[in-house]
Amino acid sequence: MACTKYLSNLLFDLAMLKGKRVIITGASSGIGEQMAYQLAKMGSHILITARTEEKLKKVAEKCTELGSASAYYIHGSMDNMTFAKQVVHEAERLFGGLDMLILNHIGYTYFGFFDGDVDHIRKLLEINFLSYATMTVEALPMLKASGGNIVVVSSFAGKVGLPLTVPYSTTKFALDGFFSSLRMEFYHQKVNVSITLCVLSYIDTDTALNTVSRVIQQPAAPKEECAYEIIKGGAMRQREVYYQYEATKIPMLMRDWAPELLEYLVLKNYNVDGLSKNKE
Ligand SMILES: NC(=O)C1=CN([C@@H]2O[C@H](COP(=O)(O)OP(=O)(O)OC[C@H]3O[C@@H](n4cnc5c(N)ncnc54)[C@H](OP(=O)(O)O)[C@@H]3O)[C@@H](O)[C@H]2O)C=CC1
Ligand SMILES: C[C@H](CCC(=O)NCCS(=O)(=O)O)[C@H]1CC[C@H]2[C@@H]3C(=O)C[C@@H]4C[C@H](O)CC[C@]4(C)[C@H]3CC[C@]12C
Repeated sequence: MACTKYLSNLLFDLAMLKGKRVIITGASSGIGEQMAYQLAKMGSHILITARTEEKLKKVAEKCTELGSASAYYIHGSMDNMTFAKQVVHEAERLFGGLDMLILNHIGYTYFGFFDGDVDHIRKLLEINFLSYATMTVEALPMLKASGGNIVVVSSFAGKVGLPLTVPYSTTKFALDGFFSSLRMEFYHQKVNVSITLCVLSYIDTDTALNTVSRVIQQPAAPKEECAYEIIKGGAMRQREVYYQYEATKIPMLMRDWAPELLEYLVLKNYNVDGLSKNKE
């Protein structure tokens, strides 16, 4: 693993992102915000989106200070597919094309035992999954023209069934189905657009820490490094990124060969006595 990381660090050149035209969704906070800063430092053109305009404005201003070639924002909710398309059209209007589409936003969900609310799953699927598919379809002509990259931010919870995240896990598994199948079709059809699915472990964003720290005792990985690894994986056209590697790839190897052992190890991480009723 150390060897693979060393090699990819050697081959990855920050200049690869200079002047590239990038959309980042869910960039008003957390990992998305950090990706915006990293891309700004690399000299990319950036269009960020989320619902909260004031936060986006601040992030875009900081991107300009950090050296982005340009930084724009557009606010709206990804439960609205018209808005999802509008973001892509805005990139076309502003940049005249697109090199990288980073799909990262997620809608609010509860962290707790599944409460039987199927309507919540449907709403979350719209935000966490259908908007990703919609933006991809809309951006594909521009990405084909540039030979660009689609980067999909997923989770360990999108590869392995975990407790307390039933609706969320459902949406993340859907991403794997859609994008891994689409990647295979791209190979067949010789479409020169890479798809990078990012499988993340516990990351120290405010949302994650506030939601799970009373239940999950294991330490969270740094969002800055996570953001860097995602961008690097996308630029290097890797099919998947595992971050942190030890907390995701190793358990993944267990998933099919020793599922009961993995279930045992996963359950040990959870202190369900720390659960609060945190559904909106
Ligand atoms: N942090 C972690 O431990 C892990 C995170 N991940 C993944 O990483 C990604 C980022 O997570 P993280 O940084 O922690 O999350 P944050 O909560 O920090 O960021 C979520 C972003 O999505 C935006 N957002 C929320 N609701 C909507 C909506 N309805 N429409 C459009 N945008 C919305 C938020 O902005 P606003 O509220 O202004 O709309 C914000 O910018 C996600 O895909 C997540 O699944 C994966 C594994 C672990
Ligand atoms: C803590 C989870 C992973 C723990 C685990 O079981 N690891 C492997 C087993 S072993 O190493 O012992 O073999 C975290 C993995 C994904 C996280 C969740 C996530 O994907 C983001 C969510 C969205 C929101 O921001 C709130 C937090 C999350 C529910 C987050 C919580 C922690 C994980 C479940």
